[in-house]
Amino acid sequence: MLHSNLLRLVARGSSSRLMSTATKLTTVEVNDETGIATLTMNRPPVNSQNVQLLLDLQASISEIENNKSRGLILTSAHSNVFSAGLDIFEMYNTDVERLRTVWTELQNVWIALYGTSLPTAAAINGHAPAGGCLLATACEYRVMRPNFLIGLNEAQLGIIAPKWLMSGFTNVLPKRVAERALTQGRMFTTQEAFEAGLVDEIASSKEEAVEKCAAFIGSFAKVNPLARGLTKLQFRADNIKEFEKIREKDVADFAALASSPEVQKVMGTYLENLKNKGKK
Ligand SMILES: CCCCCCCCCC/C=C/CC(=O)SCCNC(=O)CCNC(=O)[C@H](O)C(C)(C)COP(=O)(O)OP(=O)(O)OC[C@H]1O[C@@H](n2cnc3c(N)ncnc32)[C@H](O)[C@@H]1OP(=O)(O)O
Repeated sequence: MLHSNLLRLVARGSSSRLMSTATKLTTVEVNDETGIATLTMNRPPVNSQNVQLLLDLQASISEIENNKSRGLILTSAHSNVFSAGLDIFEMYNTDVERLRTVWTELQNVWIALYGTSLPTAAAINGHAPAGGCLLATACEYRVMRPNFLIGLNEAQLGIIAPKWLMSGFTNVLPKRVAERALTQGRMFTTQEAFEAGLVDEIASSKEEAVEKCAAFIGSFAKVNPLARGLTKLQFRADNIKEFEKIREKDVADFAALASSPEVQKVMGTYLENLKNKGKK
């Protein structure tokens, strides 16, 4: 009988294996020919990041690190959203302990993805605001489908994102462009993101995006994996050290901010607008 721990199932024909995980909101599929793992977020309708999705992402990243995959491609099971960022419903009208958990698990996913020595790429097959952009920019390479939006919109929401949350973004954009985009809370269209360097390639379908991500990961085939991984981590070491220094305080700051009546009010209005948008 199939149990959820670590059975490997033949998924589609013989060329890829669905790695069973103890999780439900993510799946991991390893391509037998390339050895590259595709990690798919599957929390309908928009992959909003609740604690369970954040935990499942961490479990899947660990699984991919442990199963000797050659690289990781992050994508979404949905047709028009990569991830809508943090689940605002989970942060609204809740207790401080829950807010601490949400933020701790967001930190944990970010550091797992940003700090892995594996080659990583995001096949961005839909919108990627806020926490969606965070995950995409934690990866080393991004391929995006046309006519979607990506960016860190926190300033638009009246919220200041901490430095670690911006660091993937500031890694890939020139400082001046990043500063302007972050202070404006700018959402880039796919084409604008490509022109600015926020995404590396545009692909007309999810399949093409995954192929392009696989080609990026394949470009390291002749590079010693240990040398590659350590070189990557040297580039990221300063951001990681800074983050480790403040991570506890950052959780406390977030919980205090997000539980404040002012921010709770903003969230309430924002959620109302999101719900009403669906009725129009
Ligand atoms: C707003 C205040 C937040 C305060 C936070 C406190 C401090 C935070 C510090 C900084 C860190 C921030 C990290 C974050 O990630 S915050 C989250 C920001 N995310 C967004 O602003 C995205 C909001 N969503 C959208 O823009 C759009 O939904 C979309 C992703 C572009 C998709 O558009 P589409 O037209 O396809 O879909 P709908 O808008 O109709 O949505 C479908 C249903 O999904 C629900 N939904 C959407 N986004 C979220 C979300 N982030 N959390 C929970 N639920 C979400 C939406 O309500 C619809 O539900 P319904 O079908 O039941 O009506």
